[in-house]
Amino acid sequence: MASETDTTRSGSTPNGTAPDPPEPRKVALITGITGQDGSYLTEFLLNKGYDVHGLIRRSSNFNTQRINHIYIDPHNAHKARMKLHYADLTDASSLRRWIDTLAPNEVYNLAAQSHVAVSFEIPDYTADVVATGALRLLEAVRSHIAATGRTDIKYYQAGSSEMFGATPPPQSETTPFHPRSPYAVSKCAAHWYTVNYREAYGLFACNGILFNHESPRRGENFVTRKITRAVGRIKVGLQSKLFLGNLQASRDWGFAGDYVEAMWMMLQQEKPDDYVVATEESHTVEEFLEASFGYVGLNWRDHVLIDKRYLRPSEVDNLKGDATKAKKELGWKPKVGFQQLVKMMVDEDVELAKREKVLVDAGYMDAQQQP
Ligand SMILES: C[C@H]1O[C@H](OP(=O)(O)OP(=O)(O)OC[C@H]2O[C@@H](n3cnc4c(=O)[nH]c(N)nc43)[C@H](O)[C@@H]2O)[C@@H](O)[C@@H](O)C1=O
Repeated sequence: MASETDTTRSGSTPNGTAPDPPEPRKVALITGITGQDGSYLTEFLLNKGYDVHGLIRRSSNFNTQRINHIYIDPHNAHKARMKLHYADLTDASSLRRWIDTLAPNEVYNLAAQSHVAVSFEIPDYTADVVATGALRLLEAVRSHIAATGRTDIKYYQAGSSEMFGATPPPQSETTPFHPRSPYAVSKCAAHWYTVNYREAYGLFACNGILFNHESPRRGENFVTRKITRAVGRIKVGLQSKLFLGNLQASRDWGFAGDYVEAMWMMLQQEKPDDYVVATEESHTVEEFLEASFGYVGLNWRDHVLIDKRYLRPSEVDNLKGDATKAKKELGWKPKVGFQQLVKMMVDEDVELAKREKVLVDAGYMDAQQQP
């Protein structure tokens, strides 16, 4: 087996010529690295040979669970290719400092207050992080370019199908936005800031308009994960009821692991542009319930109760993307379909519930009604 020094040894090749110097590794900077998409994107970019830097917010609790399995102590300088730094989208000086210090080739702005219902409770904060935060990061990139003259830096903005809101499906890049929440309005602002920086300053900046994308790493208060967590816990006897809001809302649900590839593909194009990323299939929350409870032999009607507190002041009824442009220009297509996604999430959450049950039975944990 080759030792570490073998791979870094310099010298001549068997035919006596000097070897080409190794290509410097590309550097990516990710905001929102601790989130679902941040964790999948980090794995993807590390596999592609990038050095990955993530900006994390200070919190009294550690919030790095989704990337702990990738983390290597930075004292192990040869092996640690993901590094974390404190910064915040509400702190422009921290953004500029890390862009200057790290000189990334690709900047992925994935950070957000991303919960639509919560954005009605904290609209001001949501706008500050989602809309003005994107502006601060774009401005940090622009001023860094102005100061250094660099031309090799690209920006990705995480847009959302929520921007289409009340506009009926199918939704494509040319569909008018009609946002229905403070979150969605803020995402529209971030979208247009990105377009404006592209047009005004020639920045290589792309908007990925991603439809809902889920995984076993999805936050537990988004509807798909809330359901699959409940399925697992009901199956092992830790929970009996699940309280939900509007079951008739329809979403185009894909797998987050597939969608991060599309983000990267956008930044590898000749010209910056905006792309819809979607499966082009839409299912209601009720259909998700049927599929996930049915998969483990349960009837959702025996367990689900409607709680009005989960209804939103204004709802987005129907999202179904038209991803023709991404398929044609990026060569992207989703690999995981709806049924496979449901099974993947339920399988993981049944296993998680079994582990929880061991702790509950041993008296180390309370069987809470619902996560
Ligand atoms: C693309 C977009 O995707 C996500 O936004 P979302 O579509 O609002 O996702 P969700 O899982 O919170 O809701 C989906 C639907 O499910 C309905 N629903 C019913 N009952 C419950 C319920 O109990 N909880 C929740 N959360 N939703 C419920 C709810 O009313 C809505 O119609 C975010 O990632 C966002 O950041 C983003 O950009």
